[in-house]
Amino acid sequence: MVIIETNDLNLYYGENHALKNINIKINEKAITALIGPSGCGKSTFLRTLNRMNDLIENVKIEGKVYFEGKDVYKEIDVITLRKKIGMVFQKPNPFPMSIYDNVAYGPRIHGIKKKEVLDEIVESSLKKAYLWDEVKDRLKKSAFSLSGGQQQRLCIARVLAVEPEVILLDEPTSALDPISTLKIEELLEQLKKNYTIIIVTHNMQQAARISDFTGFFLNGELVEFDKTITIFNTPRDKRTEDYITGRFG
Ligand SMILES: Nc1ncnc2c1ncn2[C@@H]1O[C@H](COP(=O)(O)OP(=O)(O)OP(=O)(O)O)[C@@H](O)[C@H]1O
Repeated sequence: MVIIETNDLNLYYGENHALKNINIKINEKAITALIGPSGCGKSTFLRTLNRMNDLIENVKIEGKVYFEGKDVYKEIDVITLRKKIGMVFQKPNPFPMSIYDNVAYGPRIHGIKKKEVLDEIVESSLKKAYLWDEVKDRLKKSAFSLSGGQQQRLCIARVLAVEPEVILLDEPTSALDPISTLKIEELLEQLKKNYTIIIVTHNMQQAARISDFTGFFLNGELVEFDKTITIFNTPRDKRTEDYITGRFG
C-alpha cells in the first residue's frame, strides 16, 4: 500500500529550482533508497516529506505531498507530522543528556510523565534499535560516552520512542565504520517489518543490499523509480545506467 505520494512537487531555494516535478509513490513497510550525485536534491526531497524545509528561509514549494492520503502542508499539523515521520541525520546528533533521557525526550514532550511508562518505552525502543544489551547497565551515562555507531542507533531509538510510521534517514552511515554500518543495515532490515523506511545514500552497494525500491535523482529530477532489482539490473533510462555503472557521479 502507498503511504506517501507526491504530485508535481517543485521546490525552489530563491532562484534555484532544486526539485522538478517529482511524482513518486512510496510503499509502506519497505525500504526505499534515494540515490544520485551530490547536489541533485535527495536531501531536499527527504525534507519535504516531514516539512523540515519549512525551517529554511526563502523556500517555495509547489505541488502536493500526501501522507496517508492527507496533504501534509494543509491537513496535518506539523508536530503530528514529525511524530509520524521521524528523521535520522548523517552525523549522529544525540542530545547532551543521558542515554535514558535521549530516548525519553520525545515521549515526555508528548505528555508522558509516569516513570514506569517511560522506563518501558526506553527499554523497548532501545531493544528495537538493537542497542539495549550494550547500554542497559549505563542508561544514566551521557549519550556522548557511546561510540559513533551506538550514537546513531540511539538516534534511531529516539525516533522509535514516539511511535512513528515512517523513518527518514539522510546518509545515516556515511560517518560510520563498516561494522557499525552493517549493524545499522541489519537494524533497518528488521525495522521495515513495522515501519516505512526512506534512506538517502551515496553508497550504491548499500542501496542494492538493503532497499526494495530505488529512486535515482539527477539535477532535481526523479529520473527513474522502480524496484531496486530493476534499477540495478535493467534500468530504463540511459542516465540511470550510466550512474549505477559508475560512468559519472
Ligand atoms: N538550505 C539550503 N539553502 C539553499 N540552497 C540549498 C539548501 N540546501 C540545499 N540547497 C541546494 O539545493 C540543491 C540540492 O541540494 P541537496 O542537499 O538536496 O542535494 P543532495 O542530493 O542531497 O546532495 P548531497 O548528496 O551532496 O547531500 C543544491 O543545489 C543545493 O545547493
